[in-house]
Amino acid sequence: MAASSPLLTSEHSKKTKPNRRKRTRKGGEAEKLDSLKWNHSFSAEDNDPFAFLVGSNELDGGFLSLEEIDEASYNLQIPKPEKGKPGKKLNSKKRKRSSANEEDSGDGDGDGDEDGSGVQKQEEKNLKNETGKKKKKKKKGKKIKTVEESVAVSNGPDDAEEELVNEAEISTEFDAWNELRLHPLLMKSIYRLQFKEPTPIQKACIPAAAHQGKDVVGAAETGSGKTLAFGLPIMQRLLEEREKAAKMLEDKGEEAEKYAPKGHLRALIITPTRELALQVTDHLKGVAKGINVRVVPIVGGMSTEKQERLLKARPEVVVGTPGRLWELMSGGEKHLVELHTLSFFVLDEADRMIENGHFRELQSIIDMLPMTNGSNKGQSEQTQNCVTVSSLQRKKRQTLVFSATIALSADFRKKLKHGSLKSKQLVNGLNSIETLSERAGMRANVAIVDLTNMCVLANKLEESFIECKEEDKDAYLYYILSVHGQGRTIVFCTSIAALRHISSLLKILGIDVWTLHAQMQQRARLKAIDRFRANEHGILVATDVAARGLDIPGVRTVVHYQLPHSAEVELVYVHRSGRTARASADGCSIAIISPNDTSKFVTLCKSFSKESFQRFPLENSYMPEVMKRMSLARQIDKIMRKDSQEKAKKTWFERNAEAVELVVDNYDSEEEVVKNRKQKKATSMQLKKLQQELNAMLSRPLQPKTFSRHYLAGAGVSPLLQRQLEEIAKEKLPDSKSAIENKRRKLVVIGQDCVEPLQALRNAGHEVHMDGKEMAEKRRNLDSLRRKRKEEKKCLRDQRRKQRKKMKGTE
Ligand SMILES: Nc1ncnc2c1ncn2[C@@H]1O[C@H](COP(=O)(O)OP(=O)(O)OP(=O)(O)O)[C@@H](O)[C@H]1O
Repeated sequence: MAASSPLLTSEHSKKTKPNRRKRTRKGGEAEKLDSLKWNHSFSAEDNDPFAFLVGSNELDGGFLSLEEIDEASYNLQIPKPEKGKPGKKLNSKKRKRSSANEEDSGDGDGDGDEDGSGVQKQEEKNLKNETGKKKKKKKKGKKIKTVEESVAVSNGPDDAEEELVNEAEISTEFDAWNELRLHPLLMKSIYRLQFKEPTPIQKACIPAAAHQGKDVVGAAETGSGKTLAFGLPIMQRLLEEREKAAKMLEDKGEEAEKYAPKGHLRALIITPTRELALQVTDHLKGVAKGINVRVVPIVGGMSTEKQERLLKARPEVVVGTPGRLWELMSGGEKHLVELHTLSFFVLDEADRMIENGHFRELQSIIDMLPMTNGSNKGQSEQTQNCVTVSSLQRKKRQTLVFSATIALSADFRKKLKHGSLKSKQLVNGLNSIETLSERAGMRANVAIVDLTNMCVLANKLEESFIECKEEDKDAYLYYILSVHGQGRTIVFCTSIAALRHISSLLKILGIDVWTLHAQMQQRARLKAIDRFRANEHGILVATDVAARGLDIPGVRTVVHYQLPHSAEVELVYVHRSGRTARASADGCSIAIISPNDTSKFVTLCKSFSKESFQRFPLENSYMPEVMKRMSLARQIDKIMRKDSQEKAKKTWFERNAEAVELVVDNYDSEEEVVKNRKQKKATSMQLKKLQQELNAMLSRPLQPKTFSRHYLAGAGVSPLLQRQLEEIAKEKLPDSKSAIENKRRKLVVIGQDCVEPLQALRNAGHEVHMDGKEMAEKRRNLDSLRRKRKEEKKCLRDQRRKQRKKMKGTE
């Protein structure tokens, strides 16, 4: 579902060049974290048998980065391991440890380069940790100073002072997490991510999944932190099991390393889209940093060989899309088919998985899962790999099902509560969340955490709409983006054709947009997201492939250029709108509604508890200029489209002949050739003229034609000018006694460079709402008007027919 950090970062390149300053910072932060309250009962160094794994190298344990999957496309190089160069200073005990790791992290068949590198770096890290510990002991008396210094280093000299945090403050700031009893290493990650308190869904799910070992069906609004609601229990259980196993084996007097988990697949997380899988991976890696849990994405559109290589490192957690996962599983990929040690099966955006029945592969994957009722006990015990810590510690597999929009039937809830579900029921197809969960082996007494009863949309989301004619949608979209183009914006289209149409127009109008749809190559899809993420005021025009889960901080506005298809209008609308106002931030959604959309919009109005949407405040004086520009852009687009269509029409032979300068016989008459040439020339002249005209318009800021009574608009209005204009306006407006009237008369100044849509909505002194009834009324009127026109036309046609007949008769 989510990740706060970019999908693709330059992290990889940093990794290849270790940087001293960064290391110093890490050391300082570690000290600060060790001193926190939650660490009193635990010292990673003293008690954790896996402490030697903490802070492992970049290519091992949770650090296999996304870039490595497709590093070639980003000109990145995976650092190759220096084989045969073990750390010189390793003592015999450490060597033993590292050889155990080597066994864990791959089969060493030469293909698993990453594994080798991981072991090598692991050894070096162990040594560093060891020396680090000694140094720390020496520095004991200076602890607080070191904390402050480290924070200063980590944030740069400029804001160092502001960032100085004292110990007591830190520990109380994160107190809200205490009741969840998470492992201290996880708390360190949470501190690093600066998540001050758990979100409600995390608060509700973590105890059930992490401590009670329950299956969970979790539903909560978009952007509410569901990824960690299932991610933290996974990490918690893995850490707990490791510790218990090590302790148990120590008691028996055996070496913990010998029994350390052999890198089995422990958690399989399935998401409906590739981007989401990569994002969830990234998010979990953020938490897994420092705890040596490897998280790997397995998604379509990327090299299968590379993914197989990643799996050779035997990651504990795999996040994938059903298609590629099944491709590898059905091909017998060892790590993915040995599922006897699987402790977590997670379905993220579960309701999406069952849509349109296009997740046949999911069904096959689910059928591969061992039964949870113990019927496969014998089989798993025979497996040699099971005779490890994991078999000793193994609990039953937990199934976690999450989404913002899970609609559970009352009957299903009852069945879940009373435990009357049968695993692997013979149901044809996975056509409901119920059958999906049953089939996945969801056990009795599942914890249902449904926080969507109150409101399925984010609390701080402001919803609005613009009503216009179908043919004016482009112009209103351009208006929003040019007058209020502040912050990141995602424009949603239902069809790829519409996406192409508007992105082409916007580009002609000089607005940079990135596009994202399912027909794009995966590499291009990721690049689009990456660039959108990198641009503070970026615009992404996307189909619903981006509707679910995409977590890009700073998305301020979501525009519904087309509403989703009728059958799923509410569901998709919720997910689309959920790309903004995430994690307690605010944001706004704008639906552009034409008469064709009215019935869908009425459905939306009826469905959500908010009875009405706010009408987006438009400054109509901008519209003449907007329309002019749009008209020019359309003409240019039409010419360019025609041209490219003509080019595409050329036969393969013609194109290739042209490339090698071969003269092709032309059967057109000379006259036709001349005419074509003339036409081409005229078209190109026309195109040039249109472009010049448009460029001249675009070279000056969009100007309103007149000043409105309610809005003053202009380019780049400064706060000072805004105040002055407001003063003038106040003088002009007569005093009014009623507060409502005053509010209505409030003058809003729209500056082209300074008002983002949410602000414009809030500034709009008067809220004009259109509720369902009003819309329905309008639709009825429109329908009757259409009917009338149709009848009139029919009458006219009949009349003409009669007349013609008459005429014929008289002839
Ligand atoms: N406890 C927390 N405190 C603050 N921020 C958090 C916390 N937990 C998660 N986040 C952040 O909140 C954002 C949204 O989280 P996430 O993507 O998991 O939401 P979601 O509920 O899965 O959304 P969606 O339903 O759209 O997929 C992420 O950027 C994540 O880093």
